[in-house]
Amino acid sequence: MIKCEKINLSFPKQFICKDLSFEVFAGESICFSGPSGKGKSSLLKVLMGFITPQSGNIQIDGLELNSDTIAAIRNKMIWLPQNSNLPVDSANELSDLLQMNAKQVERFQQFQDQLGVRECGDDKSFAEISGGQKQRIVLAACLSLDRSIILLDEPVSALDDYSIDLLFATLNSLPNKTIVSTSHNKKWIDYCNRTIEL
Ligand SMILES: Nc1ncnc2c1ncn2[C@@H]1O[C@H](COP(=O)(O)OP(=O)(O)OP(=O)(O)O)[C@@H](O)[C@H]1O
Repeated sequence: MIKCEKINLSFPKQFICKDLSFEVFAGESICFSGPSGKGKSSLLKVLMGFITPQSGNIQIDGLELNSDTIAAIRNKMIWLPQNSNLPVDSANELSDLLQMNAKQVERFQQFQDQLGVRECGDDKSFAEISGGQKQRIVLAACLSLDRSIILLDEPVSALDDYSIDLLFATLNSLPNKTIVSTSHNKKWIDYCNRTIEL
Protein backbone atom coordinates (compact mmCIF):
# COMPACT_ATOMS: atom_id res chain seq x y z
CA MET A 1 0.00 0.00 0.00
CA ILE A 2 1.15 3.52 -0.82
CA LYS A 3 0.21 6.34 1.51
CA CYS A 4 1.12 9.96 0.73
CA GLU A 5 0.25 12.70 3.17
CA LYS A 6 0.37 16.44 2.62
CA ILE A 7 2.93 16.41 -0.20
CA ASN A 8 4.16 19.90 -1.07
CA LEU A 9 6.26 20.05 -4.21
CA SER A 10 7.44 23.01 -6.24
CA PHE A 11 10.35 23.54 -8.60
CA PRO A 12 11.92 27.00 -8.85
CA LYS A 13 9.78 27.82 -11.89
CA GLN A 14 6.86 25.43 -11.42
CA PHE A 15 4.36 24.77 -8.65
CA ILE A 16 3.29 21.11 -8.63
CA CYS A 17 1.11 20.43 -5.58
CA LYS A 18 0.14 21.67 -2.13
CA ASP A 19 -0.92 19.31 0.65
CA LEU A 20 -1.60 16.48 -1.78
CA SER A 21 -2.69 13.34 0.06
CA PHE A 22 -3.68 10.04 -1.46
CA GLU A 23 -3.58 6.32 -0.86
CA VAL A 24 -3.18 3.46 -3.29
CA PHE A 25 -4.28 0.10 -1.95
CA ALA A 26 -2.50 -3.15 -2.76
CA GLY A 27 -3.76 -4.55 -6.04
CA GLU A 28 -5.25 -1.22 -7.09
CA SER A 29 -4.49 0.59 -10.33
CA ILE A 30 -4.50 4.40 -10.30
CA CYS A 31 -3.62 7.01 -12.87
CA PHE A 32 -2.41 10.58 -12.49
CA SER A 33 -4.07 12.60 -15.18
CA GLY A 34 -4.06 16.26 -16.08
CA PRO A 35 -2.58 18.70 -18.55
CA SER A 36 0.98 18.45 -19.82
CA GLY A 37 3.48 19.96 -17.41
CA LYS A 38 1.27 19.64 -14.30
CA GLY A 39 3.63 17.26 -12.53
CA LYS A 40 2.45 13.69 -13.19
CA SER A 41 5.91 12.32 -14.00
CA SER A 42 7.39 14.26 -11.10
CA LEU A 43 5.03 12.52 -8.66
CA LEU A 44 6.16 9.10 -9.88
CA LYS A 45 9.75 10.26 -9.31
CA VAL A 46 8.75 11.31 -5.78
CA LEU A 47 7.51 7.76 -5.12
CA MET A 48 10.83 6.38 -6.39
CA GLY A 49 12.73 8.82 -4.16
CA PHE A 50 14.38 10.55 -7.14
CA ILE A 51 12.74 13.84 -6.16
CA THR A 52 12.28 14.88 -2.53
CA PRO A 53 9.26 17.10 -1.90
CA GLN A 54 9.63 20.20 0.29
CA SER A 55 7.40 18.53 2.87
CA GLY A 56 5.09 15.59 3.31
CA ASN A 57 5.20 11.97 4.29
CA ILE A 58 5.37 8.93 2.01
CA GLN A 59 4.88 5.39 3.22
CA ILE A 60 5.23 2.30 1.08
CA ASP A 61 3.99 -0.94 2.64
CA GLY A 62 4.33 0.69 6.05
CA LEU A 63 7.90 1.88 5.48
CA GLU A 64 8.45 5.61 5.58
CA LEU A 65 10.42 6.70 2.50
CA ASN A 66 13.77 8.07 3.65
CA SER A 67 17.46 7.46 3.05
CA ASP A 68 17.46 4.39 5.33
CA THR A 69 14.53 2.69 3.60
CA ILE A 70 14.97 3.80 0.01
CA ALA A 71 16.85 0.70 -1.16
CA ALA A 72 14.27 -1.66 0.36
CA ILE A 73 11.43 0.40 -1.06
CA ARG A 74 12.95 0.50 -4.56
CA ASN A 75 13.27 -3.29 -4.44
CA LYS A 76 9.48 -3.47 -4.25
CA MET A 77 9.06 -1.33 -7.35
CA ILE A 78 9.72 -1.12 -11.02
CA TRP A 79 9.58 2.25 -12.79
CA LEU A 80 8.97 2.71 -16.49
CA PRO A 81 10.14 6.24 -17.33
CA GLN A 82 8.55 8.28 -20.08
CA ASN A 83 10.41 8.14 -23.42
CA SER A 84 13.24 6.14 -21.90
CA ASN A 85 16.46 6.40 -23.86
CA LEU A 86 17.81 3.04 -22.89
CA PRO A 87 21.52 2.34 -23.31
CA VAL A 88 20.66 -0.93 -25.07
CA ASP A 89 19.63 -1.88 -28.56
CA SER A 90 17.74 -5.16 -28.22
CA ALA A 91 15.57 -7.23 -25.89
CA ASN A 92 18.56 -9.43 -25.06
CA GLU A 93 20.69 -6.44 -24.12
CA LEU A 94 17.80 -5.17 -22.00
CA SER A 95 17.60 -8.42 -20.05
CA ASP A 96 21.38 -8.19 -19.47
CA LEU A 97 21.08 -4.58 -18.31
CA LEU A 98 18.39 -5.57 -15.82
CA GLN A 99 20.49 -8.54 -14.72
CA MET A 100 17.55 -10.89 -15.19
CA ASN A 101 17.88 -14.39 -13.82
CA ALA A 102 16.77 -17.41 -15.86
CA LYS A 103 13.22 -17.31 -14.48
CA GLN A 104 12.89 -13.61 -15.25
CA VAL A 105 14.20 -14.16 -18.81
CA GLU A 106 11.55 -16.87 -19.24
CA ARG A 107 8.85 -14.51 -17.95
CA PHE A 108 10.21 -11.73 -20.21
CA GLN A 109 9.72 -13.99 -23.24
CA GLN A 110 6.22 -14.99 -22.07
CA PHE A 111 5.20 -11.35 -21.67
CA GLN A 112 6.65 -10.52 -25.10
CA ASP A 113 4.45 -13.34 -26.45
CA GLN A 114 1.39 -11.98 -24.64
CA LEU A 115 2.05 -8.47 -25.91
CA GLY A 116 2.61 -9.65 -29.48
CA VAL A 117 6.28 -8.69 -29.77
CA ARG A 118 8.14 -11.97 -29.23
CA GLU A 119 9.40 -12.04 -32.82
CA CYS A 120 10.73 -8.48 -32.54
CA GLY A 121 12.38 -9.32 -29.24
CA ASP A 122 14.04 -12.44 -30.58
CA ASP A 123 15.29 -11.21 -33.92
CA LYS A 124 15.49 -7.47 -34.21
CA SER A 125 17.45 -4.57 -32.83
CA PHE A 126 15.51 -1.65 -31.36
CA ALA A 127 16.55 0.40 -34.42
CA GLU A 128 14.57 -2.02 -36.59
CA ILE A 129 11.26 -1.93 -34.69
CA SER A 130 8.53 0.67 -34.19
CA GLY A 131 8.07 2.89 -31.13
CA GLY A 132 5.01 0.89 -30.08
CA GLN A 133 6.84 -2.44 -30.44
CA LYS A 134 9.71 -1.12 -28.35
CA GLN A 135 7.28 0.20 -25.73
CA ARG A 136 5.71 -3.27 -25.47
CA ILE A 137 9.12 -4.93 -25.12
CA VAL A 138 10.09 -2.52 -22.33
CA LEU A 139 6.70 -3.11 -20.63
CA ALA A 140 7.31 -6.87 -20.88
CA ALA A 141 10.69 -6.36 -19.21
CA CYS A 142 9.11 -4.33 -16.39
CA LEU A 143 6.50 -7.01 -15.72
CA SER A 144 9.02 -9.85 -15.83
CA LEU A 145 10.85 -8.51 -12.76
CA ASP A 146 7.74 -9.39 -10.74
CA ARG A 147 7.78 -6.38 -8.40
CA SER A 148 4.62 -5.75 -6.41
CA ILE A 149 4.44 -2.03 -7.26
CA ILE A 150 4.62 -0.95 -10.89
CA LEU A 151 5.11 2.72 -11.78
CA LEU A 152 4.30 3.37 -15.44
CA ASP A 153 4.91 6.81 -16.95
CA GLU A 154 2.75 7.11 -20.09
CA PRO A 155 2.75 3.33 -20.69
CA VAL A 156 0.46 3.42 -23.73
CA SER A 157 1.66 6.60 -25.42
CA ALA A 158 2.84 4.70 -28.52
CA LEU A 159 0.25 1.89 -28.49
CA ASP A 160 -2.79 1.38 -30.68
CA ASP A 161 -6.10 0.16 -29.23
CA TYR A 162 -5.35 -3.48 -30.07
CA SER A 163 -2.00 -3.35 -28.26
CA ILE A 164 -3.61 -1.60 -25.30
CA ASP A 165 -6.12 -4.49 -25.09
CA LEU A 166 -3.22 -6.97 -25.10
CA LEU A 167 -1.64 -5.02 -22.25
CA PHE A 168 -4.91 -5.05 -20.26
CA ALA A 169 -5.22 -8.81 -20.73
CA THR A 170 -1.63 -9.26 -19.59
CA LEU A 171 -2.06 -7.04 -16.52
CA ASN A 172 -5.33 -8.78 -15.62
CA SER A 173 -3.47 -12.10 -15.58
CA LEU A 174 -1.17 -10.78 -12.82
CA PRO A 175 -2.70 -10.90 -9.34
CA ASN A 176 -2.03 -8.32 -6.63
CA LYS A 177 -0.02 -5.80 -8.62
CA THR A 178 -0.31 -2.19 -7.51
CA ILE A 179 -0.06 0.08 -10.52
CA VAL A 180 0.54 3.83 -10.39
CA SER A 181 0.62 5.40 -13.82
CA THR A 182 0.35 8.61 -15.77
CA SER A 183 -1.58 8.94 -18.99
CA HIS A 184 -3.58 11.15 -21.29
CA ASN A 185 -5.11 8.08 -22.95
CA LYS A 186 -8.84 7.69 -22.28
CA LYS A 187 -8.82 3.93 -22.76
CA TRP A 188 -6.02 3.54 -20.20
CA ILE A 189 -7.67 5.99 -17.78
CA ASP A 190 -10.95 4.03 -18.02
CA TYR A 191 -9.07 0.79 -17.33
CA CYS A 192 -7.56 2.11 -14.09
CA ASN A 193 -9.61 1.76 -10.91
CA ARG A 194 -9.16 5.42 -10.05
CA THR A 195 -7.82 8.69 -11.41
CA ILE A 196 -6.06 11.42 -9.45
CA GLU A 197 -6.49 14.64 -11.36
CA LEU A 198 -3.68 17.18 -11.06
N1 LIG B 1 14.02 18.48 -11.78
C1 LIG B 1 13.29 19.52 -12.17
N2 LIG B 1 13.72 20.77 -11.96
C2 LIG B 1 12.97 21.84 -12.33
N3 LIG B 1 11.77 21.74 -12.92
C3 LIG B 1 11.30 20.51 -13.16
C4 LIG B 1 12.02 19.35 -12.81
N4 LIG B 1 11.29 18.26 -13.16
C5 LIG B 1 10.17 18.74 -13.73
N5 LIG B 1 10.18 20.08 -13.73
C6 LIG B 1 9.11 20.94 -14.24
O1 LIG B 1 7.91 20.56 -13.58
C7 LIG B 1 6.81 20.57 -14.49
C8 LIG B 1 6.11 19.26 -14.45
O2 LIG B 1 6.86 18.28 -15.18
P1 LIG B 1 6.35 16.78 -15.32
O3 LIG B 1 7.24 16.11 -16.31
O4 LIG B 1 6.22 16.17 -13.99
O5 LIG B 1 4.91 17.03 -15.95
P2 LIG B 1 3.86 16.02 -16.57
O6 LIG B 1 2.53 16.34 -15.98
O7 LIG B 1 4.33 14.62 -16.42
O8 LIG B 1 3.90 16.45 -18.10
P3 LIG B 1 3.64 15.61 -19.45
O9 LIG B 1 2.17 15.22 -19.45
O10 LIG B 1 3.95 16.61 -20.52
O11 LIG B 1 4.57 14.45 -19.44
C9 LIG B 1 7.39 20.97 -15.84
O12 LIG B 1 7.17 22.34 -16.03
C10 LIG B 1 8.86 20.70 -15.71
O13 LIG B 1 9.64 21.57 -16.49
